[in-house]
Amino acid sequence: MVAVEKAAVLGAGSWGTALAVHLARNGHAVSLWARRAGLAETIGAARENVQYLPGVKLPETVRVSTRLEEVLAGSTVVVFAVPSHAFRGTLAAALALLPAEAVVINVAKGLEEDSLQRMSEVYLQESGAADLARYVTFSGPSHAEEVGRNLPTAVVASSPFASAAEFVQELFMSPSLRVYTNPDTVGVELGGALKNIIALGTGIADGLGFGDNAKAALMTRGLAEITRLGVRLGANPLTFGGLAGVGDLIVTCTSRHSRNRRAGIEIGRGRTPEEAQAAVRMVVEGVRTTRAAHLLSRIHGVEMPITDQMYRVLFEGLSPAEAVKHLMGRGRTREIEEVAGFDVWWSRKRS
Ligand SMILES: NC(=O)C1=CN([C@@H]2O[C@H](COP(=O)(O)OP(=O)(O)OC[C@H]3O[C@@H](n4cnc5c(N)ncnc54)[C@H](OP(=O)(O)O)[C@@H]3O)[C@@H](O)[C@H]2O)C=CC1
Ligand SMILES: O=C(CO)COP(=O)(O)O
Repeated sequence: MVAVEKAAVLGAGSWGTALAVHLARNGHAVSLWARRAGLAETIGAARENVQYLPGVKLPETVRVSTRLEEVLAGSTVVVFAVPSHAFRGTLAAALALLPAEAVVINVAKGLEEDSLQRMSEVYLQESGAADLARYVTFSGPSHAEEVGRNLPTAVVASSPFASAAEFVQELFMSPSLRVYTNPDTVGVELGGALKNIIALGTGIADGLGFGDNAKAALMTRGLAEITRLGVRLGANPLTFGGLAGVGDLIVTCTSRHSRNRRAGIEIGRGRTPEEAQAAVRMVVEGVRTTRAAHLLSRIHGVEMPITDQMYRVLFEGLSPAEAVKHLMGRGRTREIEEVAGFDVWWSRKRS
């Protein structure tokens, strides 16, 4: 195990709390930052985050505070566990207090709505760092509710710098959490962000009373459009067949824990997107990411039919039933447009 003097976790929501508990179980001294005094106090008193992660006790080695300078002092590892729309602001507040040698780990899965940037791009812009040598993306199929209960989970630590990825792999590795490394940060970030759009869609399908066939179709065709955009933005297509791609897509589209899927179910049942988000009471990352991905697809000329319909449902008032009609009524197409030489292959078969 890596000898870590002190790990800071910024964001005391469900994922931040689960990761703080996990790091403490791994033997590290952890400081958990909550932005609200009320939340910090109740977690500290109950030794449990009843609002965001009920039923998981915090080890004594986890300290909870609202004081950023206290949480960050002496930290060698800083885990950012706030929603993606809060990453830039939280990073900006933390930068002056970050110990020079600290490794920054980001677990947020989203795209910034205005800049359309991935979280590593936000980090580079905001910090002025020349590269990602001290920045690692932590992603993959990992619901906080299960990690908090030590249920077997496999994730990815991604950095273009092997030493940074391997450091984080070692830091989190445990008998119940298996960590793989992956150098394709673009693919890992996009897989984690874009699967939330599809999970909103499978939730809608559930809310409409559709069956498993619809869910499988959305997940498979969703992966196709995620991969299309990902490759256009420089990702390795193989990453989307891994934990941060199809792995996270499966868990988010099918799990009862998924906030995105749960919001989709509410929309499918007739609630507005605003009502659905309020009902979930935790961050539904896929909503902002749908807007960003929709714009990216337009800018880069990448066809993303499911994302298009999700955009219209979330932001233009289209009914889920109409969106289904549009998707099912699209013109005929081939499954794998990208396969070169399709026609040659067919004519060989026919002759
Ligand atoms: N939950 C999970 O299982 C997983 C989540 N993730 C990702 O982790 C990130 C965090 O998600 P999760 O923990 O689920 O979210 P939650 O909704 O459970 O918690 C969000 C936390 O972030 C805080 N927060 C919200 N807005 C701001 C802000 N503007 N500035 C500072 N803090 C803020 C909230 O504080 P307050 O309570 O005061 O509102 C709360 O503590 C997301 O990107 C998500 O996709 C990744 C893997 C698994
Ligand atoms: O990313 C996640 C699990 O890997 C969490 O997804 P939700 O935000 O939909 O709960």
